[in-house]
Order: sequence, then C-alpha cells, then structure tokens
Amino acid sequence: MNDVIRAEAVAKTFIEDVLSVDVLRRVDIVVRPADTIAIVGASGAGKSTLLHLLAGLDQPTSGRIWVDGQDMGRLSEAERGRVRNRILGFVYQFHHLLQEFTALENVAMPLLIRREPVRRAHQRAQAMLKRVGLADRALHKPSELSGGERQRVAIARAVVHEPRCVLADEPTGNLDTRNAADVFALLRDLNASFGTSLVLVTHDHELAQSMGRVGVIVDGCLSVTETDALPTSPGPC
Ligand SMILES: Nc1ncnc2c1ncn2[C@@H]1O[C@H](COP(=O)(O)OP(=O)(O)OP(=O)(O)O)[C@@H](O)[C@H]1O
Repeated sequence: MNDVIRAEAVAKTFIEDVLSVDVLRRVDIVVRPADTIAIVGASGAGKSTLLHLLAGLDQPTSGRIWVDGQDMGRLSEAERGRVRNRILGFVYQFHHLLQEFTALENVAMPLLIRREPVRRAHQRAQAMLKRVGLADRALHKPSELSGGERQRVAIARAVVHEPRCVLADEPTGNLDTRNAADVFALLRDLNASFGTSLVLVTHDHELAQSMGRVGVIVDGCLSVTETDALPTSPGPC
C-alpha cells in the first residue's frame, strides 16, 4: 500500500511586500497507514503551515509532497481537492462548522460534495454522529452546542468519508481538560478501529508523548523521533 503522505525537502517561504519569511527550510516526513504523529514546536515555528502543506491546502515553495502516491505539485487545484477529499480529513482548532446548517448537515457535507445521494449521506452522517456520542444532537446548529460538542461534530465531519489520515491542528487546544480528553480518545479510537493515520499539532506534552512519533520543528526543520526510541530522521538542518 502507498504511504499515506510523503514529503521530501519541503520548504515554505511567505512573501509579504518586500519581506520574506522562511518558515520551513527543509522538511522530510513519511506518514504510513495507522501512524500516529504529533507535531510540536514553539509558537510561530511553522506547525500549522506544515499541516496545511501536508493536507494539500497550500503549496510548498520547493520540495515535493505525495498523498497516496500522487505528486500533489503536478496536480491541478481541482485534482488536489479530489485527492484531499478522498484520502484526508482535516480538523481545525476552531471547528469551522457552517453555522446555518445542523450538525447532521455539516457532517454530511463531505459526502454530498462527493455526490453521494442525500439519503445515504445523511444515514452515514447520523451513524458517525452516534459514534462521537452526539446522535441526539443531529438537528442542533453549532450555536446550540458546547465547544466540546462542536469539536466532536468537526471530527465526525473530518472522518465521515473514512479518510486514510486525519490531520488535526490543535484539535483540543480550545477545550477544557475533560472535553480535550474525550476528543483525543475519539481520535485514538479511529486510529485503533480503522487504522486511520493521525497527524496532530499540539502544545500538550503528555498528548504528544502518547503518539507513536513526535516531530519537533526548530529553525524551519523537522526532527522526528519515535516516542520510545531513537530519532528516525536527521535532526534540525
Ligand atoms: N499566509 C501567511 N502569510 C504570511 N506569513 C504567514 C502566513 N501564514 C503563516 N505565516 C507566518 O509563518 C509563521 C509560522 O506560522 P504557523 O501558523 O505555521 O505557526 P505555528 O507553529 O502553527 O504557531 P502557533 O503555535 O502560534 O499556532 C509565523 O511567523 C506566521 O506569521
């Protein structure tokens, strides 16, 4: 089976007016099926930038990224979107749910985008809401849900199409300890049940150490370490 994501010599420079910022200088990482990886680093180190690149939501300045064996740099925007929708699920720190739609409609959205019939999409969305413990909140809008419930809906939406990998940008950063533990347990459950790979950005040291590998970004370079072993890729360049 293909690696889920492979990034080689990825660099990202943001240019604004005359200023350019080299956020990532050289990043190599491979995400394999069922991998669990935490991405950590100081504020502004480039964690979200890296996650967006791995998800194909942004393009690197140089280097290459493959998702499910497809070289994202060689695909059109529409083709990248199709690969992303098929293979990946993305969870933002702030749920990014559509306010005017119910929890059920939000979760069904990725399936409807993939032209699944409405009835079937709603059945699958309802089953996923049940899995995240929100079967009885299906008809509530985001404003009628708590922060933890909204984030669980966001996770349901990210995984309803059974992606091979979930990328999550501080998915518990905005929650209290109890809700954060619930949301994290849910992600771990998906990993254990379906072999879904997890790549998550976190500031939580304990959570990071519970993942299989931890990638630290320092000076634009990523150094990945097995949590119970020696480094698996070169340290900062
Ligand atoms: N679209 C953009 N244009 C210009 N600069 C950007 C852009 N996106 C991010 N940056 C800059 O890139 C750097 C890294 O940002 P990023 O959000 O990836 O950091 P982070 O490690 O996720 O930080 P935090 O932990 O605070 O969320 C920051 O200096 C940020 O200002």
